[in-house]
Amino acid sequence: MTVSKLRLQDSVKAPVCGEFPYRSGQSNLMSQFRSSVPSERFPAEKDRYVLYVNHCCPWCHRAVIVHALKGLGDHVVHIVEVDARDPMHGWYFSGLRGPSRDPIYGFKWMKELYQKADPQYNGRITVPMLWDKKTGTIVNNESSDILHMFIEGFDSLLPLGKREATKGAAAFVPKHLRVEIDQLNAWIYDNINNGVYKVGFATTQAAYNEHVMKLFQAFDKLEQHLSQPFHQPFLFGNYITEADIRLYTTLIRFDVAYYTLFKCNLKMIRTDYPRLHTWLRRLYWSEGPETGNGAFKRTTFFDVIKRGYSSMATENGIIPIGPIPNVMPL
Ligand SMILES: N[C@@H](CCC(=O)N[C@@H](CS)C(=O)NCC(=O)O)C(=O)O
Repeated sequence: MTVSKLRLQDSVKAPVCGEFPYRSGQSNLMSQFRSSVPSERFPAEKDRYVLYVNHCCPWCHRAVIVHALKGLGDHVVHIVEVDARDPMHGWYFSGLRGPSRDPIYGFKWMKELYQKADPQYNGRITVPMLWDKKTGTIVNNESSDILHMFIEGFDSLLPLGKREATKGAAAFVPKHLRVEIDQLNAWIYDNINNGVYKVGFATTQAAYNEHVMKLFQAFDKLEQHLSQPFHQPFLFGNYITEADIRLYTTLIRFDVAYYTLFKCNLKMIRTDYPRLHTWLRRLYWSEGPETGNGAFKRTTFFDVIKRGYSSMATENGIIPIGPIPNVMPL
C-alpha cells in the first residue's frame, strides 16, 4: 500500500485502533516489518510462527478469519491474544482473556517484542503482528500482508483441498476476479474500513460531515452492488472472497460500535440496508463448510469489541447497552 493512499487530512487525529493518519512529510511512518512467508529468510514451516492479536481490532480480525477458514490453527500458526492496552505503554498481556505473559519469552509488554526485533524501534506498537520463533523477530505487522500470506503463503503445509491454487472458483481471490476484487478492496478500505475511523476521529465538524457522508454513500453503493447479477449471496457470487472478509470486519462492528461510539449514526445496517444486512447475517450465522463451519461467528467477540471501542471513544468507560441483539437472527 502506498503512503499517498493512507494520507489523511490534518482534521482527523491519530486513533489508537485504526489506520494511522499519515500527514504530509511523515512518509517514514510506514511499517519497517514487511517480510513474507514463504521467503528465503522465512520459509513456511509448522509451529514456527505466532500471530499476536487483539479481538477488538478489525485489522486483526481479517487475518484471524482467514486463519480459521484455512485451518491454520492446527499447528501451523499459533494465535496469541494480547488483551489489554495501557494509554502510556500500549498493548500488554493482562491474563484476563489471553495469557498473563507472552508465552514465548515471558514478556509483559508487546513493546518488548518489538524491541527484541529491533532495539532501536520507535514506531507504533501495533497488532496484528506475525512473529518468527526461530529467528526471534517480527515477520510483518501489516494486516493486508498477513491476510495474503494466510491465503496462500502456508499452502504447502495444507491438504490439497485447502490450497488457494486448487480451489478454482472457490478461491478467496479467483484469477478471473483478481482485478475486480483488488479494486473493490481498495475502495472498501478507503471509504469503509478506514472510513469509520475518519468519522470517529474527526476533529472538526467539516471533516466529520465530509467523511460521514462518504461512508453512507459507500454503503448505498454496496447495497446496490448486492442487487446485481452474480453479486449474491456474497459480493462476487456463490463463494466468499477476500472482499467479503475485509468488509465483514467493519460491518459486524458497525451497529454495535461505530454507529454509537464513532457517531456514524445516519443509518443502521439492520434497519436501513436490507441486502447488506442479509449478507452480514449469513456470514455470521452460517455454520456450513463455506464459512469454515462458523468461522465468522467464532472469531467475533462482541464483549471485547464493545469494551474496546467504549474505552477509545469515551472518558468514563461506560459501555452502551444496545443495540440488542448484537446481530439479528437470519
Ligand atoms: N496498518 C495496520 C494498522 C493496525 C492497527 O492500527 N492496529 C491497532 C489496533 S486496531 C493498534 O495496534 N494500535 C495501537 C497503537 O497505535 O498504539 C494494519 O492494518 O495492520
